[in-house]
Amino acid sequence: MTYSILVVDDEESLRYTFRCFLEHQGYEVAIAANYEEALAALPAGFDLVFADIVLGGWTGVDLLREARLRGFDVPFVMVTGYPHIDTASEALRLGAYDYIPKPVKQETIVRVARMAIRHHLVSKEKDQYRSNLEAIFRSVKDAIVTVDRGMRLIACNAAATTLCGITKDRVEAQELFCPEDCQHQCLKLLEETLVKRQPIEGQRFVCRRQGQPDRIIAAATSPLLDQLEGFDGAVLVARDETRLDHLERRASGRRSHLSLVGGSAAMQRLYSLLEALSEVDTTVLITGESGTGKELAADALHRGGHRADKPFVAVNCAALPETLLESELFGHVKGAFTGALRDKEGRFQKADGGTIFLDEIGDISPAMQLRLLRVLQEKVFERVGDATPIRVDVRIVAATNRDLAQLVREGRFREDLYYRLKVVHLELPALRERKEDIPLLVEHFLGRLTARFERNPLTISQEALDTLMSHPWPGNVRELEHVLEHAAVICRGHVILSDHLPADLAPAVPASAAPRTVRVTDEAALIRDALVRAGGNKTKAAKLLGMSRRTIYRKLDEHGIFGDFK
Ligand SMILES: Nc1ncnc2c1ncn2[C@@H]1O[C@H](COP(=O)(O)OP(=O)(O)OP(=O)(O)O)[C@@H](O)[C@H]1O
Repeated sequence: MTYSILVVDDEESLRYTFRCFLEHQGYEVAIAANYEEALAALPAGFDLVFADIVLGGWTGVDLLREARLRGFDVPFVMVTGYPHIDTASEALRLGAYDYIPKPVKQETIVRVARMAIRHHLVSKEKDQYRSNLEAIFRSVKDAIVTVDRGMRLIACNAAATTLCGITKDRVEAQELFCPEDCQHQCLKLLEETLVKRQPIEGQRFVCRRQGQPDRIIAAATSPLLDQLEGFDGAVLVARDETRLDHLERRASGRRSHLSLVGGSAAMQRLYSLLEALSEVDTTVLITGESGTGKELAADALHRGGHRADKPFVAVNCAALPETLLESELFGHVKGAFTGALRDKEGRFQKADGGTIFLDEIGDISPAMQLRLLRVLQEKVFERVGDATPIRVDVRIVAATNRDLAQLVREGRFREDLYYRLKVVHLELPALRERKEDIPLLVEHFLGRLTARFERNPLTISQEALDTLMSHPWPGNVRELEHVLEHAAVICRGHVILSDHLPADLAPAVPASAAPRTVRVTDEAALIRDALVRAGGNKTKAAKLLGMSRRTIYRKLDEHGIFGDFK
């Protein structure tokens, strides 16, 4: 390939010398006698410019500056006499490749021309390579974050902003990579890589960032190597595998659905129903004992459907007195009552476009029942102290641990509202009815506790697990969660033992000692106890046990429990 060179000099003899030496080496040479001619020639495109520092009223540095301003990316070599050596070094600062002193020598001209052209080609190639890399960095869907040896952010791509919430200004400020609101798994991987200077291959974990849905993340880290200094930091590549995880679990009998954990048949049925109901706007009534996960189920309905990116607003209807509940739900205008100092938006308005979860619906007053009925029928309400109707698009999910049908029979709950609410009814199973889920729930909660207390992974001994398996769990999953938290606080090592469990949990009989007998005996004892507490009334006992009437009759039969029970 032939390279072309522009020689700019106001001395004809020098122009001639350059031309001879360079043409002899196979370069194409163009000549300019002054600043203006040089500027006029530049658009033809050259691989190198030799410019004299002194060019009539102008200088070679002026030419370089103007060439850069006009966007000509061509290397410059300045030619200078001794008195102008300072100007030459200024030219270097402006980006000139080199300068050669007068009188010029053939071998210097030829050597500098060859090196300047080669250097320019290599750096262009590097720029191209870098911009390709940057384009890839920007466009990949995986989050990429680099940190220096002190864990300060060096760079991140757009996907990292979305996935990890790392903003550009944090990178510019070289902040520490410390996502306070997630559970630090990424942080740990990076720290390990910085310490061991070894890559860590794909780890999967749940990422919990405040105000964000939980995500399943697959992450890997590698040391960053700098050619000059060697080890220079670490890079994290993280991928959102929530959907993949979801599909995998679905294909293999699911162990969880969004925040709900459990692989039992009852939970599989629940997951399928939740998925089917997520896509429609039907009002859903969720019942089940306290702590069975009614709020999590409502949340799953919301997050699994098209309203997921809109608000999910939960209201505990039993927590507020009637007047406050009314203004909380529907809002009020300034002066509507003493203390109403300004207008207030109600929860229904806050939930517009999303879902409102009305917990403990069985506890609301008759007046509130009537108002709610109207919202359900017409999707319209008025703020307290204002007659203007407000229309909202809100999906209503209600929950109760009370027997609403019984309340209707007793005249304490409006029948029309009951039927409006229970367009679809989801009954959450009590934990004692799905004890096979206990090991999975234990694993889930221990994982969360490990992350929360930032300690090494906790496990549980078989004996302690047996104890948990034989407990009747009147407080359901919430009780199990609290028991494990208690145990995690007391346990100093990595393994939770029976001794770490609260004293009021039933002592276990080792699983190896005829587990069937253990389970059956436990259940029979439980039923007898409930019957005694219910004064022999089977319906009441069934209620105490969280069983249906049909179930208790079947179980009485199975265990051969007869006697003076109604
Ligand atoms: N299937 C589950 N998987 C994981 N955690 C669960 C599950 N069910 C319940 N929990 C946990 O148990 C606790 C109680 O759950 P939640 O508040 O949803 O129950 P609830 O039925 O609405 O209770 P309440 O009737 O007392 O309001 C929460 O901390 C929740 O995270």
